[in-house]
Amino acid sequence: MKIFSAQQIYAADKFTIKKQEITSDALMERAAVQIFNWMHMRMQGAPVKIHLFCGIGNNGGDGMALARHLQEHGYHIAVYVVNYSKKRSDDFLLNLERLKERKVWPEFLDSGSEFPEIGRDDIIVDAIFGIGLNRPADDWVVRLIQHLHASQAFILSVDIPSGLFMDKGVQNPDAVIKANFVLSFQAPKLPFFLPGTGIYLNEWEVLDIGLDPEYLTNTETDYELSGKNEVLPLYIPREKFSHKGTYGHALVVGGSKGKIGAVHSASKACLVTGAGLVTAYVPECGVLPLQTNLPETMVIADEGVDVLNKIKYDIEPKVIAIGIGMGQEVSTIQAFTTFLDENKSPLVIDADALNILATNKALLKRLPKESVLTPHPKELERLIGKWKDDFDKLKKAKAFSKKYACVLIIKGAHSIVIYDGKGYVNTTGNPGMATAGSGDVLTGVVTGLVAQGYSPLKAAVFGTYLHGRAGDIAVEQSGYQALTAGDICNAIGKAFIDLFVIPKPPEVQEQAKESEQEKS
Ligand SMILES: NC(=O)C1=CN([C@@H]2O[C@H](COP(=O)(O)OP(=O)(O)OC[C@H]3O[C@@H](n4cnc5c(N)ncnc54)[C@H](O)[C@@H]3O)[C@@H](O)[C@H]2O)[C@@H](O)CC1
Ligand SMILES: Nc1ncnc2c1ncn2[C@@H]1O[C@H](COP(=O)(O)OP(=O)(O)O)[C@@H](O)[C@H]1O
Ligand SMILES: [K+]
Repeated sequence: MKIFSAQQIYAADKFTIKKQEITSDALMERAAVQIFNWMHMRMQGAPVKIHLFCGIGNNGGDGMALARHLQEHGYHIAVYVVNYSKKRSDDFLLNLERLKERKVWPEFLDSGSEFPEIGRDDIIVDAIFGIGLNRPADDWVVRLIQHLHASQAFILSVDIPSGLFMDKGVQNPDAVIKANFVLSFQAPKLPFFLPGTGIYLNEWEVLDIGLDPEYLTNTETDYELSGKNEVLPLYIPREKFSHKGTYGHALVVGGSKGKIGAVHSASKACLVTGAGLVTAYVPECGVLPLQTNLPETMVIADEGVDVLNKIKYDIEPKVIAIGIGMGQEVSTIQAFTTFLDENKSPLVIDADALNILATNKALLKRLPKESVLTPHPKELERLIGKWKDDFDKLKKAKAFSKKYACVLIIKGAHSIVIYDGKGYVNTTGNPGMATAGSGDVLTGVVTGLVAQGYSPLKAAVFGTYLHGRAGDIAVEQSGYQALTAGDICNAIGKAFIDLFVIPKPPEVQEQAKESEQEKS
């Protein structure tokens, strides 16, 4: 699914209005009807008080139009105009008039107003600012936002939580609505997925307001969401007459005394992702544990007993993962430097190898093109420097990926794969995965995919999806706290199988849940 910028959404509006020969007000009406239907289906006429806070732009216009539909269906509403500017949009004014014609008189709020009382069990519709926010909200609007939060009522935001910018981070956390739910038009917005801005919403859903499909299909976006629909076409089926040679030999280089488990996790993940052969390259101390615990993996011992000293082997791997649990001893840094000089295989680079690269930036030029780098935020900062906010981080990450022609996987709650100026935002995963070794599993998964012939970019996008999906499947058994990297690894097979499961319609899922409950 594409993630459009604010400018692209405005352009899509224009294009749609022209092509479908409709007015902008008709488009606003569609948006409002969609929100109304969503609410009406859930509320079924419940006599809950709904407070609609509407700005004076088109987001506010949506709120006004929604208020009209709610009123027509007998809902108990109170409408407020958050009167932060004299520059009211035409469609806002039109919908304000329509409301007045129905004898609904909104209360106008400004800097001198006393704010309305809101009950804890009431519902707030937040239509104050939409994607048009272009400067921080005035102090009194910030106070209003705080007032809304203090009520503890459920907040439903229209399009985007008010106060979030489409292309900038949050400067004043008090100036942003914390939405329980966001109904966003046509496509989700980038700030929903970034750690500094995604915290302002719990859940989101997209409402199709019928923007022109031609425009949406033909417009290239800087970001895309990677869900099942997007990764399924990447899947390479296994052939009947294939053999282990078909699926590539992966080499996993890393480990040091006390950190051999990292190589174990990555090698196992590589195997269960489908690599034909996996060899682990570790210091001598790692040979016995690996041979004992992971007999399917071959092991080559470095001349170093506790740390890597040489990185010499006589196989020709299709892909090499390097860095996990490797440490940064002087001899290891030297071995890694020499390795980069001599290596011809595609690389997946993680952990200590990333840290060595960050402190010896000249080495970055020696990476083969399309190397995959898998930094967590701290490792990323060492590579690209400090950032002002998430958007600045993405800009710097794109520049870095371009400069070194590498694929970056920025790990986190929504890992983002960066390559060739584009970002692919992952949709799977859960907070249970914030646990030791889960990154090692990701490295193994991506490496296993490259071994089988996936391009590095596809391996990064597909691998990140599979890894998160495996975490989601495993967490159902373990719960967040008890989830381990091993559990994620063990669920990778199920994550593959799940790719081909067609989701049951919600009512069938509900019935299945009920019959489960009856059984227990
Ligand atoms: N294709 C779509 O997605 C559609 C979007 N619509 C709505 O239109 C919204 C965008 O509307 P607008 O462009 O009118 O903008 P907003 O309603 O988001 O912003 C309000 C206006 O106030 C001004 N402003 C921005 N920040 C301010 C601040 N801090 N203090 C005072 N004034 C400020 C801006 O100039 C802007 O025009 C969307 O979020 C959505 O709700 C719908 O009405 C129709 C279709
Ligand atoms: N809150 C979260 N939601 C989803 N995925 C997460 C979350 N926290 C961590 N992860 C995932 O878990 C992995 C953690 O990697 P990393 O920090 O390198 O761990 P380690 O070094 O212990 O292996 C990444 O793939 C990341 O995307
Ligand atoms: K809003």
